[in-house]
Amino acid sequence: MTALHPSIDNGLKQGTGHFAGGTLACKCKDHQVKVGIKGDVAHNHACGCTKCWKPEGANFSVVAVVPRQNLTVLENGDKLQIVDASAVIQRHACKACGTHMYGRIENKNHPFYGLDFIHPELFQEQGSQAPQFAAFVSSVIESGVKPEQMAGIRSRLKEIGLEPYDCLSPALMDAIATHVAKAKAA
Ligand SMILES: N[C@@H](CCC(=O)N[C@@H](CS)C(=O)NCC(=O)O)C(=O)O
Ligand SMILES: [Zn+2]
Ligand SMILES: [Zn+2]
Repeated sequence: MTALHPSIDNGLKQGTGHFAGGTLACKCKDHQVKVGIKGDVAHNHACGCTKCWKPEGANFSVVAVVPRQNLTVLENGDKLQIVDASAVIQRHACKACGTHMYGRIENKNHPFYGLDFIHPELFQEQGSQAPQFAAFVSSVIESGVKPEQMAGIRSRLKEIGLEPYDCLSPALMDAIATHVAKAKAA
């Protein structure tokens, strides 16, 4: 069986529904970058795209959003650098260990402006929202998965309760299209 991600390979761990927030820590042994998050995450999902950070051996990233005002860099922020300044999501990664600590959208016209992207597995605390679906599933082929492995990957995702989509979930695609329609009408 192809590994998805260590936090979901043995099934989903449901959130408590009242996660108060916590601290994300990078993987350095010392001088860890720490990022504080107020409240729970939303839209947590597995992402198969090549741009989202994955831990060693994983084929999927697990990524969620929080309002940008709920995120504060607490310690060793001088170790952060932007991975690709030209990307829509500016991913701030630890220069020493490579862990992506948060992704931020600076384009005020983007449908998801105001939300930061984070990896809940980096929380030092338990109980945040579980993943809800799998996005950009076909994209794992771009990072080396064989097309023949896809049926197995999609059925395993379904088995653990993550519906596989090749872009975002219908709810999020609808939200994006609604934003675009309103922008065109204005
Ligand atoms: N097939 C592409 C898809 C990349 C993609 O569109 N990723 C989505 C999901 S994270 C996105 O919104 N990217 C914006 C960005 O990376 O800035 C890949 O795997 O690189
Ligand atoms: Zn680090
Ligand atoms: Zn992604």
